[in-house]
Amino acid sequence: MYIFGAGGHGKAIIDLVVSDSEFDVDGLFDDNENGKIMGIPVGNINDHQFSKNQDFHIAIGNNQTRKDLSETFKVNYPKLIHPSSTISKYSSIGEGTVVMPQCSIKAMTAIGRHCIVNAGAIIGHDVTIGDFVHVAPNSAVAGFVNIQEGAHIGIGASVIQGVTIGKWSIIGAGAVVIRDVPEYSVVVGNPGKVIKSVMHHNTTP
Ligand SMILES: CC(=O)SCCNC(=O)CCNC(=O)[C@H](O)C(C)(C)COP(=O)(O)OP(=O)(O)OC[C@H]1O[C@@H](n2cnc3c(N)ncnc32)[C@H](O)[C@@H]1OP(=O)(O)O
Repeated sequence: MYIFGAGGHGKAIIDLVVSDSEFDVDGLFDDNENGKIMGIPVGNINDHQFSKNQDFHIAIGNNQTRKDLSETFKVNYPKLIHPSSTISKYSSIGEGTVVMPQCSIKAMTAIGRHCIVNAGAIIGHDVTIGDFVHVAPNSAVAGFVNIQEGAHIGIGASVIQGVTIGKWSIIGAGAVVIRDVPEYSVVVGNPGKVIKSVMHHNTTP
């Protein structure tokens, strides 16, 4: 498999792919890095001959960048699921999504494309998660929650049952979300409150 992104998240993905998946890393691409990362040479995306049936993973934490790359490079994006995670057989996970170690995804939950379910995240039953969402490590999402496209659920945050989180919103580290969150909002604290708006293209938390 080829990997886009040799930054922090890229390193975690290399580790997952090499240590705990059916794939090997055949190539690594990053515009901002060169040399070798974890013994793998970093190449330039523009030098690669793409074919539709090659397997890729977009290993970049920025939700908008994952969206942009997935729309530019129409290749095969298998999902990656760490074997230590517990995934209900009554759930669904979209292409290009990664489930990192020790997550739990419960029944009737649907997760979109190119999402990151990061280490230790708990996602309850009947949850809907749109494309390009990042659920950061150790966060907890209760039942019947709806997380719309491109949202970021911060590290250690909790979201109570039935809440909707609008598209491209950012939930701060450790926040407790007890009310619906409008789209493009930044929420922090317990109880979570909107402190500002975020631009669509500016989603790095
Ligand atoms: C494996 C990995 O590494 S995955 C990555 C995991 N990381 C995350 O999930 C990070 C989530 N990001 C955050 O929590 C960030 O602090 C954000 C996005 C909420 C805010 O970041 P910024 O837009 O840079 O805001 P800034 O740092 O200027 O803070 C604005 C105000 O909110 C407060 N604030 C920021 N974050 C939080 C938080 N998590 N909880 C409570 N208050 C917060 C600040 O103290 C500041 O308050 P003040 O105006 O009274 O001084």
